[in-house]
Amino acid sequence: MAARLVRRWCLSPLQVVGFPVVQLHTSRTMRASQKDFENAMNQVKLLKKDPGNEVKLKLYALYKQATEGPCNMPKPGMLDFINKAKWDAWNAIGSLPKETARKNYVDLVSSLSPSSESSGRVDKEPGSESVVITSEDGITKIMLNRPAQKNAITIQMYQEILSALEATSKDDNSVITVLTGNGDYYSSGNDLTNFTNLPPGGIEEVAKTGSILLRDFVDCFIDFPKPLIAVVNGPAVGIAVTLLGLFDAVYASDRATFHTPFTQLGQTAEGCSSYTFPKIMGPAKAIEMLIFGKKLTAHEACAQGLVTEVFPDSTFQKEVWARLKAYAKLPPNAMRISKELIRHNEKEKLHAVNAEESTALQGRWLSEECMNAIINFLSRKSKL
Ligand SMILES: CCCCCC/C=C/C(=O)SCCNC(=O)CCNC(=O)[C@H](O)C(C)(C)COP(=O)(O)OP(=O)(O)OC[C@H]1O[C@@H](n2cnc3c(N)ncnc32)[C@H](O)[C@@H]1OP(=O)(O)O
Repeated sequence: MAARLVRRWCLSPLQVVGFPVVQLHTSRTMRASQKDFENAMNQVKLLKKDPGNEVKLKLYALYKQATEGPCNMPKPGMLDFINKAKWDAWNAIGSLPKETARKNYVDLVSSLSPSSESSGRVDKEPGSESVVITSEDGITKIMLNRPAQKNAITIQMYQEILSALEATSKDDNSVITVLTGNGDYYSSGNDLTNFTNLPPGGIEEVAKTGSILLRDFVDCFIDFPKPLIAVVNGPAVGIAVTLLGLFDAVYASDRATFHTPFTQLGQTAEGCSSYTFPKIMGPAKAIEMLIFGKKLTAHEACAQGLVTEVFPDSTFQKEVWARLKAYAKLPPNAMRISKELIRHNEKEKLHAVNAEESTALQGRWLSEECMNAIINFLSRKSKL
């Protein structure tokens, strides 16, 4: 869904709002600035990198102001996420004159032109896949690979991780499985645009299919039969944090932080954390995290029992992978049977908790609290 949203935004603002290009050739007296404006619109189509939702909303708003003047359209409904964010951006411009809007549009596009793009950050390093799966020395590594989006997890990525876990659980050559992130983040959790591209069944359908996918995804972690290790290379948010309660070891860089801002997002705990977190750290600390959204440092998370060990960032990768390579040489069947002994008494409970949490979230995703939070994130009115 996120990819579809990006593709949609990558269209020129004209295409986004369905305007034919010829509509711009309206006045011979405005030809010079009109020409710049048209060139700028063509430049937008040639941008190599997605400039991000904030910039795209600005471009959209300036385009509308330049061509139609102040926003006097009726405000879209709460459920119409994308059009509401666009309407908000256009409306925020107020009564800016058309010519100023046109100039601002041209200036903004020129600041995004290929020469300024080349000085920007690199998006993806090892491959173009959003989830990269590799196997070496008995270790299956599942790496989240959307560094420019802080490894936010799209619907497709949930499915890919799930398939990778299913495959590796049956692969005799795979002894331990590792989840990690590429870039400065481990993961910023659920991609908040997962809920914005509405199918014919509307937000209710999104909530229903999301809830089923969430339940299947988390079930797969509950049932995973071999040692499962999280290599938390940087900050973790939302579901990337809650799932850690289902891992067998969690190694964290001292740069990592652990943040579950569910209430701020109008959402509720998932990943079985409503059960595992109070068990791991006691109800008082779990409530601070899961209800009040308190962010923990790596050392705090380690003191609370959520993290196994913290390493200095400078030696993190070297130390952790050396240790994992040694672990992967241990007798695999002994590790698998020990894991079964340690975990099997809890499995039924965990599946029941997962079902409850997924149902609760289905309701939350339809709530005004949650919709407002997502709209705020998309229009960048607020940051966590
Ligand atoms: C099947 C469905 C299962 C659902 C399970 C339920 C799961 C729930 C959760 O996981 S709740 C947690 C959701 N995550 C968040 O709320 C985090 C949102 N992101 C942020 O707050 C910030 O981006 C940040 C603190 C992670 C990083 O801030 P900063 O360093 O300032 O970077 P940017 O904000 O500029 O981010 C760069 C770039 O990445 C995009 N991005 C980051 N996180 C997400 C995200 N979770 N969803 C979508 N997009 C994200 C951000 O928009 C920027 O993109 P841009 O450059 O603007 O295109």
